[in-house]
Amino acid sequence: MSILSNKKKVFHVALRGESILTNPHFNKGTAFTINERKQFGLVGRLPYQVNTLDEQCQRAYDQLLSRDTPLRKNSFLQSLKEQNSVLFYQLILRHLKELMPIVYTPTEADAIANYSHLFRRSEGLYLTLDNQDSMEEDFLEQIRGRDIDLIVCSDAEAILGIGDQGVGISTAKSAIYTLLAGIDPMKSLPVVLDVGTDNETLLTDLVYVGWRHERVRGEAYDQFVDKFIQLVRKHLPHSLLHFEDFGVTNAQRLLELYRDKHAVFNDDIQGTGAVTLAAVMSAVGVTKSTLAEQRYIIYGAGSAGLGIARQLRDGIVQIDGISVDEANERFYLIDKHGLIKESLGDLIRPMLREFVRSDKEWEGIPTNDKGEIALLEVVKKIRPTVLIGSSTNAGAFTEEVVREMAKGVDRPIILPLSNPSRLVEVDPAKANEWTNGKALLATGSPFPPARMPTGKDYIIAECNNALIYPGLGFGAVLAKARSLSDSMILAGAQRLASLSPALKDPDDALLPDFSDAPSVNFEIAIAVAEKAIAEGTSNVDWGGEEVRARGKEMQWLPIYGEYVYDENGEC
Ligand SMILES: NC(=O)c1ccc[n+]([C@@H]2O[C@H](COP(=O)([O-])OP(=O)(O)OC[C@H]3O[C@@H](n4cnc5c(N)ncnc54)[C@H](O)[C@@H]3O)[C@@H](O)[C@H]2O)c1
Ligand SMILES: O=C(O)C[C@H](O)C(=O)O
Ligand SMILES: [Mn+2]
Repeated sequence: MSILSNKKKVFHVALRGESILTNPHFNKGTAFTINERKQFGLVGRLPYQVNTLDEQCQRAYDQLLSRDTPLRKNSFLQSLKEQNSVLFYQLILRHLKELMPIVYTPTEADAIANYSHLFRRSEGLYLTLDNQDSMEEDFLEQIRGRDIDLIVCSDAEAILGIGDQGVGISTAKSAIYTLLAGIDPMKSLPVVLDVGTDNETLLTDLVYVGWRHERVRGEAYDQFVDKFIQLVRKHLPHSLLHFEDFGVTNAQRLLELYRDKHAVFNDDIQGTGAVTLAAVMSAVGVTKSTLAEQRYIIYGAGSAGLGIARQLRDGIVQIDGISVDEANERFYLIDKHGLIKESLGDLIRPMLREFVRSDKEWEGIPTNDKGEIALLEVVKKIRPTVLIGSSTNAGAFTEEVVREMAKGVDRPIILPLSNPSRLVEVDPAKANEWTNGKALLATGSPFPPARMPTGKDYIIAECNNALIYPGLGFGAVLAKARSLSDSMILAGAQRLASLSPALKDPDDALLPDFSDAPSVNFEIAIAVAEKAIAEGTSNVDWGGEEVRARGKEMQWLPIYGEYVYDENGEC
């Protein structure tokens, strides 16, 4: 158990003086007690007053408020994390709703785009293709003495909707695991897989910190990623490996390649699919219909779009008991080349095969000069009840599209999920206005409530995978699961849907509020661990009531323990 766990009251620490003050996992700053100051050689290194964590939070919060832009606030918090991780997590938890958009979407997108300019201190493991000869040594050096449960890795090719960023994202996603699920920060490892970048702005930026090289693809890329995954399997066989923001040509492929070999999870595919299923379950609860009764348009058929289509389809099959083929019939996927239909031929990625529409069905429908069928035409013909955006194409759900959709259904379910906020397919306030308050809405990034014709506010649920992935991962780690199976993910999504405010009040949000994200993710984790135990993929010899108690016990919370100097202790 790590030094930071509040479950252990007294910690034996081997660090002294400067080295304890400069280690964010051990540092307490002015909260070191008089007794600790004497033992650790800190009396002369700290000002006289001993502060409580409350007082430290107040001071840090005041300092934060003096930063005038979200990006400056993000930088401040990043520095705080590098100084004192208990204080960092405690401060954010106290102001979760206010600070999530600073450490996560949308501000995180700006922080990543400016990574090299804002860079102060390294964090996690940087594996660069150019240095792959020493990969095992570098890997072992970084995890030395640590019992890692969770690894978050990214090659940064498709960061949110802002594309190829060279380095960045794993640390932000990893911090959310700690914040919202209680994964011990000492037990998680953010990894950058730097295979170069095709982003010209970065390549010509003098202060770019990544590998200045075109993005390596093909066999060399596969070998590099494989080398990393084999190291994870060899040295951390019981860990969960989370993939984030890989490009569309690699995301699904890597997931398929490794899912039988290690506990792997792709957040953009599976996490997004799961949170979206929960939102749609909640919406069909409001309209008193079923998942199977809907007609779905998924606009943007990349990693997220495919994950959403598959998860919704699997949800229909499991929950409503119809066949896979019948369920597939309910989906219309649209990508850069318009509706995904047979005649697109090689332009259709193999993974999308099961959702391809026949040309015959679309005979006589207007196309552009390339024979492509646009969103509006699809809306007119199929009269969708659910419209989901995962395209990065800001504003694609135009007034005409939304009004057309509203002609065919009383309560249109519209989920523009692209991040960050500026890439949203439709501003939810506009969708609300154009449908006279009838639309059931959720977005990927936070948006303010929309004013209903009645004068009441309609809360826009945040349908972001962070509402579910920390719980999915924590549940898998808790149950020591050999894999994060589809049924475990479905169990998590169903638990999330059951917590939806709209279940109790149809005018309320489709998903729980992010201020409740820690308790919501805990419930998801319990459902996931219970499922793993029930289906025999777990490696624990307990179950039933004990799952919840074990979950509580495993959770790391940002509270200081008492330190005793011990030269054989932890460091
Ligand atoms: N809310 C969430 O939890 C969540 C989760 C994952 C991704 N996302 C967001 O979804 C978006 C896509 O992410 P991704 O990982 O799937 O990226 P991706 O690159 O894998 O997919 C984007 C897809 O959109 C298509 N596209 C681009 N322009 C289009 C257009 N004009 N019309 C139709 N399709 C178009 C692309 O061809 C591609 O297939 C991003 O903005 C991302 O932030 C949100
Ligand atoms: O990072 C997020 O906010 C969600 C998602 O994983 C994304 O790629 O947009
Ligand atoms: Mn992502």
